[in-house]
Amino acid sequence: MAYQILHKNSSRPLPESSCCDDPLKTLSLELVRDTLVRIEDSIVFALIERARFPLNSHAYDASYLGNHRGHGERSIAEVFVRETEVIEAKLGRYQNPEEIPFFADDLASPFVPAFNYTQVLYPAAASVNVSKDIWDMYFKKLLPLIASEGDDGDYVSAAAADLVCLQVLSRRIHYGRQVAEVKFSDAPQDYSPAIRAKDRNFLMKLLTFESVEEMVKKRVEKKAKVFGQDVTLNDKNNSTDFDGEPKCKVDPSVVGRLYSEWVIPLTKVVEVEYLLRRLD
Ligand SMILES: C=C(O[C@@H]1C=C(C(=O)O)C=C[C@H]1O)C(=O)O
Repeated sequence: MAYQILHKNSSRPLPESSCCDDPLKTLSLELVRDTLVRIEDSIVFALIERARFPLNSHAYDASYLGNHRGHGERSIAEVFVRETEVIEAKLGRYQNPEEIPFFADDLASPFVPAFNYTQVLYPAAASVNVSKDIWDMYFKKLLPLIASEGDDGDYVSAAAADLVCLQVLSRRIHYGRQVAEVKFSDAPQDYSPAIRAKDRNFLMKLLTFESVEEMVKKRVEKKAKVFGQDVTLNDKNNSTDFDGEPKCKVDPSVVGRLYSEWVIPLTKVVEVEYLLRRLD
């Protein structure tokens, strides 16, 4: 698995997993941004799916199941994520350098043949990991905003929907590593002095594009409005809220807030932490 230096200005689209050894398939800032735009769709659909279920707070209560196989008390949601990661690890999910588990401690080696993913990340920086922050943000801040109060007893479906949200949020936020790699290889002369000086604030300034962030926030709100509508053949039957706006399955302003308060800031933390290790 060769570490591949990235080249800008590639005109060929890259699959989300840059998984080929074709040297023409390389990353550029435009391509990594295209990937982030596509992941927005998955995030909005995942949130819409989770919003179908009420909060179902028993799924998040660590005492509800009692002691789990001698591991102490774990919630249904945590057991669901851990057990899924165990099987997905065995089947090779974490061979893909874009995938990071929430509970790496429990995982066995894959028993599938190794796939030769191209390593686009700088090895010493690839281990940047904010999974704990994503986990806390999702359960403590986001979930109460997207799920209505209530309990329909379907805890496993809610936990399954949570897992999809968590995995796609993690993929998006940790994609900050690929973004940072491209920014660094486009302008090492700009980034290297700040990396050597360990100047987090200056690195944050260098990698920030406020106009791009504004577009991202507006676009995800719009996606939540468009994807979250009921589609009927007769427009007159479409349900609307008090302002006459089409009713949405997940509140678009919550999706905008998710991005502005958590997704973009955490992506930028990943970028800074990656850059700080980029010359190790
Ligand atoms: C991801 C990037 O880096 C920063 C983070 C952004 C984001 O998380 O959407 C957007 C712009 C930048 O301020 C980027 O430049 O595209």
